[in-house]
Amino acid sequence: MQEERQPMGSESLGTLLRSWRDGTFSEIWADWKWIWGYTKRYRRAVWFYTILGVASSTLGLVSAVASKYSIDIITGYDSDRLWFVITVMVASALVGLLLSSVTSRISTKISLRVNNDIQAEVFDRLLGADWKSLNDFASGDLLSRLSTDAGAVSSSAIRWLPDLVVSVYTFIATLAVILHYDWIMALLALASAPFLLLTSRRLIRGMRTHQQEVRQVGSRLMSYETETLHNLDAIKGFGITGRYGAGLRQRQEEFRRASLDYNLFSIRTEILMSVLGSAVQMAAFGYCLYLLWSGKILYGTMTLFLSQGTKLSSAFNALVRTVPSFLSASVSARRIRDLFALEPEPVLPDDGLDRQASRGFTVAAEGVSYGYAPRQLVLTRADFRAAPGETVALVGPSGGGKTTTIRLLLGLVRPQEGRAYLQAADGRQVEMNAGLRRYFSYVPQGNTLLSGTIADNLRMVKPDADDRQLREALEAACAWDFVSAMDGGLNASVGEHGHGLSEGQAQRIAIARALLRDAPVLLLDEATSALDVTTERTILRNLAARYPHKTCIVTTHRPTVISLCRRVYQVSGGRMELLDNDRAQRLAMDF
Ligand SMILES: Nc1ncnc2c1ncn2[C@@H]1O[C@H](COP(=O)(O)OP(=O)(O)OP(=O)(O)O)[C@@H](O)[C@H]1O
Repeated sequence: MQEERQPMGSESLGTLLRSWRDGTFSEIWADWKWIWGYTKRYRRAVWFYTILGVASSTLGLVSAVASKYSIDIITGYDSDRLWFVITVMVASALVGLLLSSVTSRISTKISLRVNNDIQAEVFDRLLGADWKSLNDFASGDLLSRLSTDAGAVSSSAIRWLPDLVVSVYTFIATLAVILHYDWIMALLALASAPFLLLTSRRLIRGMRTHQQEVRQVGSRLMSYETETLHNLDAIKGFGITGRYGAGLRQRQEEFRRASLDYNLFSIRTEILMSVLGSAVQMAAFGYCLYLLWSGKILYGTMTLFLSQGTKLSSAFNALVRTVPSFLSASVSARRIRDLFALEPEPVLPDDGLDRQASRGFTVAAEGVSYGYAPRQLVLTRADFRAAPGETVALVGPSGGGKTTTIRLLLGLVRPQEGRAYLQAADGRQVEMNAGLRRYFSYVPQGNTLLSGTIADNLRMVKPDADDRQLREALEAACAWDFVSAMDGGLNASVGEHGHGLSEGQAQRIAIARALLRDAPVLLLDEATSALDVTTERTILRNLAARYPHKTCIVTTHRPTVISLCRRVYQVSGGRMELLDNDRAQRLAMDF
């Protein structure tokens, strides 16, 4: 069968388009579509910025033409129009200066605003993102995207299009001025264009690959620094700071190598452009001398050609230079889009549930199965129930699935089978979701205090709490004695992660914070693990006596806690088992 032949011209155009439409370019296209959509709200400012740029470029041209006339006037001894021409020259230069200063000020203002907006929006997305998808990112990587990538997008998003428009305009206007005086000269100025068109695809792809590599290695470096600083005590404790110093240097070396590779690629590209530009300029200069020698142009026109030739090549360079910033913005946009694409936590409607809050809530799971990885279930068809006024324990070996159960009850992760729900006193049931967390007070494992005063840490969950309420919560958590003895009392400062407090003191403040929130459900995940037995018992008794209607769920390895609980669930080997009284007592004795 004979293939249908396309006309020659459209076939080569088709091949060209196909070769441009490979993965790289469709990615760049998608990234820029996103940037374009994102910056819609700043469009008016961008146009204003563009108009200022075009005006300042026009004034530059006016000044150049005026200087041509002034030279022609002087060399021709025609002094009548000299003052007019000089006035135009000086005025256009001054107004041009003013415009470029205003443009710089405006662009800085807009790009700062865009940067803040992107950072704030990404930050909000991170806070509202689904727990599991957020867990795929290292904190250093997130920080790098928040700072470096947001900065690259914000500066390019605002400047790139105006810069492109101004460069294209300057290029065309300058070319038009030259064309007005001599078309061969204009043609010479364009001599490098076909070569650039042919090489552009390779250059663009190379540049994008290098930029992606530099960003990824930069992110890895930042993740390493963040994690090391986060775990400094452990690293020092093992006496392995030297190894971590070496680790940093190794990652720095990777970053240095990636950056230098990119730099080499840029230098090669620059050399290529400069050689090309110089060849074109020399040809133009030679042709200019020929025109002057043959008496076809005057000195003024020659000055105009030379100055505009330089301007043309710098406009052309500016045009070429928009490519790396265009690509850099697209690489950063992709990394930010990854964060925008994070699945948000679902919030389900729970009309009128607030009216039931004073009567407490039952927390329940029925036939729940869950695993972090496919075919590796941590829980299989688990049942669980904790009613208002009950303290229920989750026990089991380390890695058994206690914290995972808490995550399911908080709606941080969702069951792959079965359901976890909150049941109000009127019998209404609402599946666990982010919206229900207002009914929970949660004390997670580990130190969760933030830098600031003790009062700041407590008011984090109830900003309008007065000092009396803070004191009551601290008393219930057996923390008031040591807080009142601290210099500054409630206003004593603590560092990041409760630096300046003992582990047990930090735990007691975290419990006080949960109590201050006064939510119907209290979740304590190993929240008393660092306390002595007497203090632990006192706190649990305080809870039962002062908050008799709360639903309280604790995960623990301690017998002290088990003996105070209404029910005990053992989570182990993927199963959740409700222990009868005897087994619970035996378990408490076995510890
Ligand atoms: N973020 C996570 N991603 C993947 N797997 C996880 C994650 N968190 C926990 N797991 C896995 O789930 C299982 C249960 O962990 P979980 O933290 O629920 O145990 P636990 O009973 O609370 O342990 P511990 O008493 O040591 O706190 C473990 O095998 C663990 O490896």
